Amino acid sequence: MVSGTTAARIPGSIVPDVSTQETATEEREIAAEQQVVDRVYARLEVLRGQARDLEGEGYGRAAGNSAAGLVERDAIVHRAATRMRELDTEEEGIVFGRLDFDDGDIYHIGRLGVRDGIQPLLVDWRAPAAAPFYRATTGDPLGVVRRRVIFCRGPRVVGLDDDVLTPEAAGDLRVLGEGALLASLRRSRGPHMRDIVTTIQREQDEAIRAPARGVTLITGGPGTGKTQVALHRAAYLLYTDRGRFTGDRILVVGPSTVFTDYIGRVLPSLGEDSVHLRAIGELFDGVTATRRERAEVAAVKGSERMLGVLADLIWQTPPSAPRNLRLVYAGQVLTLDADELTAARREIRARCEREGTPPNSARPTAVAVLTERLWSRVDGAHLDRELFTDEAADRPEFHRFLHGWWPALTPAAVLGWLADPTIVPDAATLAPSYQDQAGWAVDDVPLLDELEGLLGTPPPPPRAPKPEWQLRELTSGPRLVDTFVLSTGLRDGWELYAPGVATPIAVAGAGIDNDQTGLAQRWAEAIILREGHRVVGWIDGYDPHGEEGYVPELAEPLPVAEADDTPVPDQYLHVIVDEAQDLSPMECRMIARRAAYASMTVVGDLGQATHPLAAGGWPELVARLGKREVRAMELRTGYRVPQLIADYAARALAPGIEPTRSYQPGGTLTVRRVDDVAAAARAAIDGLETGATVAVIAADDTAAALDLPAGVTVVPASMVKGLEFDHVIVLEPADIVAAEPRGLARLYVALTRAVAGLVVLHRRPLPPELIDDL
Ligand SMILES: Nc1ncnc2c1ncn2[C@@H]1O[C@H](COP(=O)(O)OP(=O)(O)OP(=O)(O)O)[C@@H](O)[C@H]1O
Repeated sequence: MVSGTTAARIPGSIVPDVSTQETATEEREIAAEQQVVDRVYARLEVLRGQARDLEGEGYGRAAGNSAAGLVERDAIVHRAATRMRELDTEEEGIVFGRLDFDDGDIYHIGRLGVRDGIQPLLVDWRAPAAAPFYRATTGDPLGVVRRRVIFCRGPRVVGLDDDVLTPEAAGDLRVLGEGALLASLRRSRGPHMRDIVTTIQREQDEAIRAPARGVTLITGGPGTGKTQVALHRAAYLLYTDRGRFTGDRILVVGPSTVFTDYIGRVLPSLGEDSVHLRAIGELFDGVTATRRERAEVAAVKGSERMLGVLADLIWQTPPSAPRNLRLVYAGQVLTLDADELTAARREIRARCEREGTPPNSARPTAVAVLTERLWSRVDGAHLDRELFTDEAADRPEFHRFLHGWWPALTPAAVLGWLADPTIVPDAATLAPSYQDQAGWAVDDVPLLDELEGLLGTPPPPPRAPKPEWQLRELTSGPRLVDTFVLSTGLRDGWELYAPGVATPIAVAGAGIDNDQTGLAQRWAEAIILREGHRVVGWIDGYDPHGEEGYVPELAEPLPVAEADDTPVPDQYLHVIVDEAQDLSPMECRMIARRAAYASMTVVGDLGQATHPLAAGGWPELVARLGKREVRAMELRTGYRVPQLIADYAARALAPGIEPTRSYQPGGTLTVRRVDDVAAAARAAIDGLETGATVAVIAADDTAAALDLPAGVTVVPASMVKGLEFDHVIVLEPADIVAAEPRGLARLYVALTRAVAGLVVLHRRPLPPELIDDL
């Protein structure tokens, strides 16, 4: 790094010993930047005032209570609220950067864009014009001669840090804005993750600004900023296509509620609050699951074999169902006993499965089968069969029976049957996990979600019906389309799909660039004409992989139904999955249902995979998510764990995975054999500086029983994924390893959580992988 004459004067930054003259220059520069910041604040005040006035005007429109006035009011108030939200970004560091170009242009970069009339005062960090702030290097300056980071405390400029990018400047830049980056990395971690908008690094910026289309895979070791990139990417996508993505159309999925709570402030601090942030255990409406099953049970519940179990379960007799049906008709007592009812149920299931009717829509079939069987009992040469059927089905006793024997089923009720040996005699591994437990486990959530689709329309209380695309077939992945679709893929370029055909009927290859939509449409029109249809226009739609495409409007509509491209209310258009390496096949299916028509960002690190059914590689995982092509990006530099700790943790890293090179300076590492680990942990905590975040990480069973001072966070090893603390104390690594089949990977995760200091305390021998010549 080359520090310019205006080196930062902020605590923790590298500050060269500057002369008096340099100090005077710096003060002048700070004063100049202060003027810019003042103008931005003043302008923001004006804009906020205008938004408030607009809101007032909106309410005024409804004064006469006319329908038109009310509609207008809502529109104006909504517009005003949107504007207010846009202006309501984090106050600290609204202006944080400046770019000086070789042609004399100067831009100030900030958390949001601010104009004064037509003149830009501040460029939003996500605008294309701001990209050089994160990408320019001495080798590739992109026209930039100086990049400046501006440090503010509230509205006051307190320091500057310059990178000079002229050819005369010596050396190449290792990182962008080194002083600012170091200052940020050295800051003590709080209970919540902070955004990194000032110090995003080049490779991170490339991942953040990757196109929305298709699947973007972002990999990297612990602390390389994957989560940060994922969140900043959500903010970037909103900025680039607000109309499309606003209103909860982006879903971010994290591994646990502790994690989503930890990262929950990043997007609001970037001025974005319209992203759905959910832990895996919260994806099914009405359930918040936090408990994770032990590996043996997780391996059963997460497996696709559960599909067969569930498909069977939904047709079982409910535990509270009456054992026989008795009806008196025309003086005759008609009965169906338990065996006959079992046979009737089998027949109902067979008929429904043939017709694709789910259990919750199967009552009419149940009535038909039962009345047929009752009729066969009637001595009825003189009776009318149709009349019998109508009358029998109308009897209160028949209604009562049906209510208990074929009730409307909820996913929760049906999943609970797994604990009932009279219903599922061979599900012995699962039964204990449904008995005496406090609520659902995270591993149950995909099963509940699957059941909702299998059971069909849920019973009252009435809910909005699930859109058809969520009730799709049991397998995720490519579907047949009902119409022609023109879509572009990363590898093969433009492709044309035809109704009912799983693979493209034509591929344009290198002949037509990805961005030549008009040309591609003319190409497709010619092929569709050969198929006997004339195209009169194009509308937006989706290809069989759920990615955006163009659907032709045909002169003569196709004999099959055209794809319904009207947006359904809860359809996500982009799904970001963090810690994706750990998704079980069933979790993938749950996410795939939500991403059926969405582009995706998949984020993870195979070295941290701990789920017993974790995919062996990224292509397998992406296929489980029902997607195909991937734009892969790798983050190579770590910003959390100091090198000293990273090297130690790498001993627990699975072979074949490259350890991360760390940029975090300093760090301390202590590994100690002790007689009493809890007492040693208490002593280690006593010695730490106040204000720092500290976590004690232990195997789940040990963590539950630990007696530590109030205020110390004890994190079970299974919950620590994605989190970080200034100081981490890992207890009894051998217990963490022994607790599960992928215990060593779990230990690797635990060892890579510390920003400043790692203490490892053990009484039992260390796992052999950790023993070295330390
Ligand atoms: N460019 C950056 N500037 C400042 N801090 C950064 C930068 N990139 C990452 N960090 C910090 O490094 C830490 C690790 O980031 P993050 O949690 O996103 O990494 P990760 O790759 O998701 O880690 P893990 O795989 O362990 O969950 C965070 O404190 C984050 O703020």
